[in-house]
Amino acid sequence: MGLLQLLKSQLLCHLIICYVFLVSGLIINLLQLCTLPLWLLSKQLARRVNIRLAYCISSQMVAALEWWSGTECTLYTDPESYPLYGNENAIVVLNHSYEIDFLCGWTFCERFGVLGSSKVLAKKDLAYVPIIGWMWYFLEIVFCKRKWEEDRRTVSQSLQNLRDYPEKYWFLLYCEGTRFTPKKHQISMQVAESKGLPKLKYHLLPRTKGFWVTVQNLRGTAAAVYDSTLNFRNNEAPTLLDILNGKKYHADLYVRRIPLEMIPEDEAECAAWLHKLYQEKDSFQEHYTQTGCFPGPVVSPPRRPWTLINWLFWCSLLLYPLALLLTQLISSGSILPILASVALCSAGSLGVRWMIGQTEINRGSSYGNTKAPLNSN
Ligand SMILES: CC/C=C\C/C=C\C/C=C\C/C=C\C/C=C\C/C=C\CCC(=O)SCCNC(=O)CCNC(=O)[C@H](O)C(C)(C)COP(=O)(O)OP(=O)(O)OC[C@H]1O[C@@H](n2cnc3c(N)ncnc32)[C@H](O)[C@@H]1OP(=O)(O)O
Ligand SMILES: CCCCCCCCCCCCCCCC(=O)OC[C@@H](O)COP(=O)(O)O
Repeated sequence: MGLLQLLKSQLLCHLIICYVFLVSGLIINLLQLCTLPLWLLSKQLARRVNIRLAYCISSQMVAALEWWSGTECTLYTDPESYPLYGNENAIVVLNHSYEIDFLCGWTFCERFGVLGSSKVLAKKDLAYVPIIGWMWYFLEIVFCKRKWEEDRRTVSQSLQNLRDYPEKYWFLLYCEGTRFTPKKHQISMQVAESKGLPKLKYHLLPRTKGFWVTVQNLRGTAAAVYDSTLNFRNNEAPTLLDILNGKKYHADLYVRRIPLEMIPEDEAECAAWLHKLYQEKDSFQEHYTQTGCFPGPVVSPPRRPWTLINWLFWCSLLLYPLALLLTQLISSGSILPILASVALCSAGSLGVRWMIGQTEINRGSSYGNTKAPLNSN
């Protein structure tokens, strides 16, 4: 292990990174709260301000992936579609097997200039995660309870609100609805069998309602669906803690641009179209497993300096007062403030550890562990 690698694996480094993320995140959440009156005066200006504030948070995590861990991201896509990425609204359909798939998604958003504005259909529980969840509230992220009877109306309404969004965005949909586990896979293949659908080897059976409602509500606003399939080289499954430890990985993303007009309007036809898409995605994964690459040419977008610049800015802003405070505290020699600071640091560290836990598959939800009743409609 090299010296730099050893340094990156030190707890002290992780504590510093988490301190900067936590304090800057809370400051930004507070600034977002201050934009509330602006929403009444100029909604579009408030949205633009919040996009930039959100960038300051999410780009720190992207910086950790790109600059701290040095993870490389390769894009396999058609060179004719490439110039459109970042210059149009799109619905992204991504496989959901990795703990950091959302972070790789964010990295591609960053490289195409849509990180601050990008959206996702997220489970409601994530809205309560401090910093990220609170930031999402101001970004008009669409939340669902994964209960169609309740989501039908609220998801449609939230999607309608995005029709006049002032900046280009990608709307991410994990149609599988939950992360891949062997148990969830087994159950969902029983559902596939009972519906007469072919079995999938690498994906859960997609939930079609969210996709249909998204396509219907964003028709005329989103130009295309980006069918995206992610894999890591050498069969690796990195975690957020691996990234904090500075381990380097290589992500491969295969993207096909499908114009929105090609997607059927009728709900049943749209569902059948999505099932077929997942069968194709499964064959791409099989190709990757057999050959170690996706079909098609490689057009890799370069990493940009902005995530690093933002991170260094927050580090320089927040580390100096911390160092000053610690020096004063130690030189004062009084036990009570020292104990209070240790307690505060421990609470902060536990808080961040809990947030990291939200990304861990073995702490994931039980959604998909049982067969939901089959709908007839
Ligand atoms: C150029 C580069 C391109 C790309 C770059 C890549 C990406 C970057 C893009 C953007 C990034 C932006 C942000 C990312 C940041 C962070 C994201 C982080 C996390 C958030 C992710 C989540 O929270 S995922 C969980 C929430 N999302 C979803 O669930 C979406 C999918 N779900 C649906 O669509 C659902 O339909 C629903 C949620 C709308 C409703 O849920 P409900 O459970 O009520 O579902 P259904 O009504 O669909 O369920 C009943 C149907 O399902 C069948 N069934 C029953 N049991 C099962 C089972 N075990 N498995 C599968 N199917 C089952 C049942 O038979 C019913 O079928 P019907 O045919 O009758 O519908
Ligand atoms: C600079 C880095 C500092 C590190 C700070 C850590 C911050 C943690 C941010 C938490 C972001 C949470 C995003 C979770 C995304 C996710 O993958 O959610 C899972 C859902 O799709 C499905 O859930 P499930 O049904 O449980 O599989």
